[in-house]
Amino acid sequence: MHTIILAFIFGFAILCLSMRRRRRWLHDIAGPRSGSWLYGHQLRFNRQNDVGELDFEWNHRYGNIWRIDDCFGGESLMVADPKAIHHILHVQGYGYPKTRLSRQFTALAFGRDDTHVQHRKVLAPAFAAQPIRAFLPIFRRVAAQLVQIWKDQLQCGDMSKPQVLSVSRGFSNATLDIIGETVFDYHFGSLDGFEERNEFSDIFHNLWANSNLHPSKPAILFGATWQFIPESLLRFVEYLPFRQFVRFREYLVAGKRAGKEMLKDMTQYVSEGKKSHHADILSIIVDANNSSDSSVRLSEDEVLSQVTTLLFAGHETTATTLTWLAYELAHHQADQDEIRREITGRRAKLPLRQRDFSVADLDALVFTNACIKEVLRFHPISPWVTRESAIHDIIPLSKPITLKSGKTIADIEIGSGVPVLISTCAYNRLASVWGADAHEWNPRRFLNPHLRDTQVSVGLHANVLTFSGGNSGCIGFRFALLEMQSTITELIENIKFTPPPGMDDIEMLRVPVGAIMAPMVKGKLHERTQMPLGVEFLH
Ligand code: HEM
Repeated sequence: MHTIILAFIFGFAILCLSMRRRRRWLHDIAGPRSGSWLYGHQLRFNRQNDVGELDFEWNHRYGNIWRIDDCFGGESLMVADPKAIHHILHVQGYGYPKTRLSRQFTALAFGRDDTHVQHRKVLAPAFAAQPIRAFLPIFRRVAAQLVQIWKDQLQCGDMSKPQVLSVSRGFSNATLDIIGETVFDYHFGSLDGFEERNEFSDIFHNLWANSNLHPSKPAILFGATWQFIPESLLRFVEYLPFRQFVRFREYLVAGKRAGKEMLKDMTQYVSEGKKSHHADILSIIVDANNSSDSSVRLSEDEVLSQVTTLLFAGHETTATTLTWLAYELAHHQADQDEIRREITGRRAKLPLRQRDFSVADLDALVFTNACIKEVLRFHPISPWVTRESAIHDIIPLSKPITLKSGKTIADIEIGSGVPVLISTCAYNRLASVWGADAHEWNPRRFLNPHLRDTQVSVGLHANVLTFSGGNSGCIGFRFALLEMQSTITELIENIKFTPPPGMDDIEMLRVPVGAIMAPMVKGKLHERTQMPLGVEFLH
């Protein structure tokens, strides 16, 4: 018993000393004070109801870089400054690895720092432009199925006017079916059984929201101690009875079970010395893995972890972005009409023997693509990028800041071990980068050929930060873009979105649930993810 108490006191002392050491670097940087040694800003931050409500306020008050309080008296650096973001993600890269907490689930596939390069190398061929193009027919087919399902649902009512549907569930099922088929040729059938229960869509439905909405105080404190727990022990965390781990465990078990079935067929094929005959991502990974040096080859369990991470990273992110796109188009009818005109014009130009849009056709839809860029900028599904300095470094700034001591500096010196929270939501709304109307929906900003002239390069697409950047940026961004182009064109050709009729006082929130944000109705958070919109058929 004495040993346990001594170990606890010793551990606690190390935690306090370590927090103190990190604080040294940030003590003179301006930022809000929480007044709580135990929770810092973490309670408020994790329980905010609308993404940006804190970041926008702090960014406005303290400039593009500021300090916030963490649990146990620790501090984090929050960054929205473009030059600093470029430096952290692109120049230093692994000098600022993901924190253990943020690697909670992607680490399953992308390993600890030392194995990330190897995992990424095996995955990269599957996410090059060419293999992604091959998925276009799948994207188009699933989008058409979604249109048909919504049509069937609305046929029970008056088809001559918009009727209310929660579009988020439809997008979620569609992207789940797409990810199943493209990642490992697995048919989840979530759209087939739209009205019925389906094991996979049930597991994924509200996975983030049920597990991470308004985390409990013990869960927040526990998360703050992860940086001090050895990696070897952290892998047992998923067995703990916290609600976030219970739900994620269910998903891991189901995802790996499905992946195992597919992998069995594939490895048998490959063991016969053949290249796999499928074009799905898992087959490409298996081929790439087999042709890599045996010393760096991934184990079967590591390959299966890739599958579960891809299901997880590539499903709700795209679904939620499409959900917000439908929302914005419902509230900006002129933009929706312009997209429709653009699609109709393009279709009229298709050669007789070409039955559907090609990738080039979709890329040529300039205004539609501007709307996709704008939704990524305006509603970043992953509002923060979490890192921790592993080096002693000088971070350059686009704009000098004034320290609490009154001194003005053009760069910040930090030591290793400082948590760095890159505020994607604040960067994506900087007036200095996007113009004076940065807090408004305006896809036309992306039609301005001079928009990029003075921008520092940070993001993977259109310089928005929503896919992050650098060596850990979203590997699936090309996949997500083509999937969104395919889906939105199919929908807007056939459907008109409007604000939900009879629900004038409804207010939508972007509620943070762990690493992503979910659309929920103000006052109805208990109903979890939803997006009620008016939907009307055009033909
Ligand atoms: C709109 C849709 C999407 C958004 C906004 C998005 C955003 C992100 C972000 C912010 C990261 C974290 C990067 C970091 O920590 O620096 C990430 C990582 C990742 N994403 Fe995406 N993503 C999307 C769609 C997809 C799709 C469709 C796939 C796969 C089919 C995918 C696969 C991944 C993977 C595997 C990682 C981990 C990369 C690594 O650790 O190296 N994502 N994504």
